[in-house]
Amino acid sequence: AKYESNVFRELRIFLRDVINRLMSDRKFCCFVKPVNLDEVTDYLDVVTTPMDFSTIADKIDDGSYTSAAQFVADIQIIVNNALKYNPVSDPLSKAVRHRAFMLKDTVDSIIDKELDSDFEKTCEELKESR
Ligand SMILES: COC(=O)N1C[C@@H]2C[C@@H]3O[C@]2(Cc2nccnc23)C1
Repeated sequence: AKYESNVFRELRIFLRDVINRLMSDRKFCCFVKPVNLDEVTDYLDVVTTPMDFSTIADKIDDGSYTSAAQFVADIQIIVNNALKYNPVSDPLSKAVRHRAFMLKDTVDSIIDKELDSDFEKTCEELKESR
């Protein structure tokens, strides 16, 4: 009821702050929008679930996330997609892979430092009661 909506509102505010910081970090520019399927014509042959920061931002606003763990899972999809599509070989791929590893560690660090574990536990418990 009122309590639940306050908790999930708090979660949305936290997640918007995190995704906004990621979107404004130039090193993560390749993750901001969906990979352009007109330009990268074989992308969906390799990647089954495209994901990007703008899609995550929409999901925050839609109320799709009832825990930070679900948000982190979508970040992990971005990371896994980048590692899968961009083989180690060529320099451009190497750069995308490096940024994917940076994204993973950056988000894990933010969550560890800034997300209260009791708050996340409350979100998980409320999610079950939905
Ligand atoms: C998260 O970003 C990526 O996985 N990629 C892979 C694509 C291949 C290469 O770089 C990307 C975008 C792109 N667009 C046009 C032509 N070639 C490219 C970024």
